[in-house]
Amino acid sequence: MLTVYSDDHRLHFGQSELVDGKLQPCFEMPSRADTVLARVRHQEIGEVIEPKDFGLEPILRVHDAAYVAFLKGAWARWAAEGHSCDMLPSTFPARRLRRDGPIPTALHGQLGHYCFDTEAPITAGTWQAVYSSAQVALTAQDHMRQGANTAFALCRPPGHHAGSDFMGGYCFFNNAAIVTQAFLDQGAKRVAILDVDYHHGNGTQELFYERSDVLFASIHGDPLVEYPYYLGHADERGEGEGAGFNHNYPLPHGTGWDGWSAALDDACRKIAAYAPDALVISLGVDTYKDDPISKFKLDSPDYIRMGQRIAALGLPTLFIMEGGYAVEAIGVNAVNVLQGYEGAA
Ligand SMILES: NCCCCCC(=O)NO
Ligand SMILES: [Zn+2]
Repeated sequence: MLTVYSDDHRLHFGQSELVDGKLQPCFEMPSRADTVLARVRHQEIGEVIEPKDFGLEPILRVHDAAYVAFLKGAWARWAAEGHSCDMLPSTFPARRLRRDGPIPTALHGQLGHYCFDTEAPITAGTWQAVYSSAQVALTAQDHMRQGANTAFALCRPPGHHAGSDFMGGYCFFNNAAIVTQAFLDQGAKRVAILDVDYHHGNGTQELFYERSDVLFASIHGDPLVEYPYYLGHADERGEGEGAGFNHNYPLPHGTGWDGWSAALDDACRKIAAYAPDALVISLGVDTYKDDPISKFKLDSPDYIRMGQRIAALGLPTLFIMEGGYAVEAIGVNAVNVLQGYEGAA
């Protein structure tokens, strides 16, 4: 299996994450990608290549142009105001404020407009890192356009919380959505996205919620008790054209393989019935029992089983790296999925 990776991810390393009222170093750190890359190489799963540059067009097929322009220019404006620390929002358009009113001209006003939480710090190198993360995903997708049946996009920063015009949850560009749209633009009639990250892929859901050419299935911590809290319930089934093409599997804290795999089996049945031309996996491994910010109980051998179950669908499958913060185990767990998929584990 080909892996696509860019060293540009190092350009993004937030220094400040607000956790329980205190600023601390970010869980979403460069060593995450380094550890996965080291495991990919150690297990010799296949060639590792750098991304090609497909430009902004495929990104703009998913993300709002004003949002992209804001992201691209944000740091220069922040630095021009004399700041050197991470750029973090503090005011958001909550209920009954004008969410679709005039976008503020002030930097802080725009930052709050384009964020849904304080968990997407913008730093000097963030633009380049998120741009390259999307190119990593697009290069893996292009490898499949050329005939490969699978590929691994070692994306960092992750993307599944990012919507058309908002960032949050460590995410800026929705890499899984960008490659899904690329498959469709290249002639695919239907694409399924299976999000196995511990957290609901609210951004991905939002992007395809009213469409029937993308089926979205997400297995995640119940939003009643888990981030992102405000989307991810089982009754969110899609709207309009998209009704019936969105499947959420919220699960309780403490869920282990038995409960988790029952949801996976049901999601796979729905994906099989949908008969997509391609399957995109939002591969977060923060479902791991020792993950510092999550509360499921999967163990490393379970990720092999996960890959095997996904392989049983017999679909062209593109793996996109999302979350996972137990850095000592992220490499084994992510590559276990890939090796389980390939039958090599
Ligand atoms: N308290 C913020 C939690 C952000 C979750 C990031 C993630 O792993 N999403 O999949
Ligand atoms: Zn996650």
